[in-house]
Amino acid sequence: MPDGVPPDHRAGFVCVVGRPNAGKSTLTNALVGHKVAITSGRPQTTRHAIRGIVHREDLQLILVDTPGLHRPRTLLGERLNELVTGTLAEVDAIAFCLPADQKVGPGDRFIAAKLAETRTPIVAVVTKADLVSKGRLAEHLLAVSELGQWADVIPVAAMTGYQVTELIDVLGAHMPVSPPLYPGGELTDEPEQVMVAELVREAALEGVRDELPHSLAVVVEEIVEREHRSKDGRPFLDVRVNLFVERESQKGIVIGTKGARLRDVGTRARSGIEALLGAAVYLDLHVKVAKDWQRDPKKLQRLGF
Ligand SMILES: Nc1nc2c(ncn2[C@@H]2O[C@H](COP(=O)(O)OP(=O)(O)OP(=O)(O)O)[C@@H](O)[C@H]2O)c(=O)[nH]1
Repeated sequence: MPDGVPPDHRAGFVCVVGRPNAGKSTLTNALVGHKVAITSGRPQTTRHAIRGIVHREDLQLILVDTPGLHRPRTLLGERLNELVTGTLAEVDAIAFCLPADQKVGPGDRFIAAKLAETRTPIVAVVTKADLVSKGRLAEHLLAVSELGQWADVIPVAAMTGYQVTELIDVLGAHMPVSPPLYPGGELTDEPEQVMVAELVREAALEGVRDELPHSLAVVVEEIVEREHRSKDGRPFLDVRVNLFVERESQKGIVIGTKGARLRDVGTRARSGIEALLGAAVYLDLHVKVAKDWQRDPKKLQRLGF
């Protein structure tokens, strides 16, 4: 383990699934302890959109989303099977959300059947526990238990915080022993970095999605505040971002002729970042080929980056 990381540190990927309205976003926000909300409206751009990262001394949970599973009817069966055998098999645990205030229904059964095809440990999370009586909750827990083979079944209420820490422990137990997969200190309590990365990623993919489907990873290296404010009185931030591609040819696509495209990407991403952070931003973008990757390339490659 690197210096300062406990020897039994665990880290891994958790996919949060469940039918629409099951409480996935609310739960994700509660787990991360911060709103990570700029995620809607860009389905299918990644196999794994990072929704948030739970950082603890001893644990890092990277919460990812599986595009499509929530809207199965819009996908071909084939694509869905690909998702299940591919994506869901690649994460370390799956959190399957089933809302306590609604009976187990066809949507839940559909997802449960798909999940049965993977060997990844599944934690059945009974969400919105605060909305029902103890008796009803017990009934629901029983119905959920009978729905499939779960590693654990746990009721939570993201709105009140009930059992959220316990869920982190339960999921953490399924993570492999590993150092943090994302730069620990830098991202701690700073999902802003995740959001900044998403904004840059979106801008960089615009118009070239077909050429760069899954091969772009964006890492915010640092956000440093300048001593002096901007002319209009806002804080001034230097934001340094690396864009990782897999091949030289893709580097060319991102950068464009004489860097024109990258400048354009920078301009578009910057306005979003300024709005997000409420600051003036100098955005410094660097495009690199993935072999320079600082983190855990094996794992991330497996995850489709
Ligand atoms: N009372 C209560 N309401 C909750 C809880 N979690 C979620 N909700 C509510 O349930 C609704 C759906 O929650 P979301 O987190 O948006 O559900 P989702 O699964 O992300 O929904 P989709 O984006 O449609 O897939 C929202 O109105 C939430 O406020 C909870 O723990 N308690």
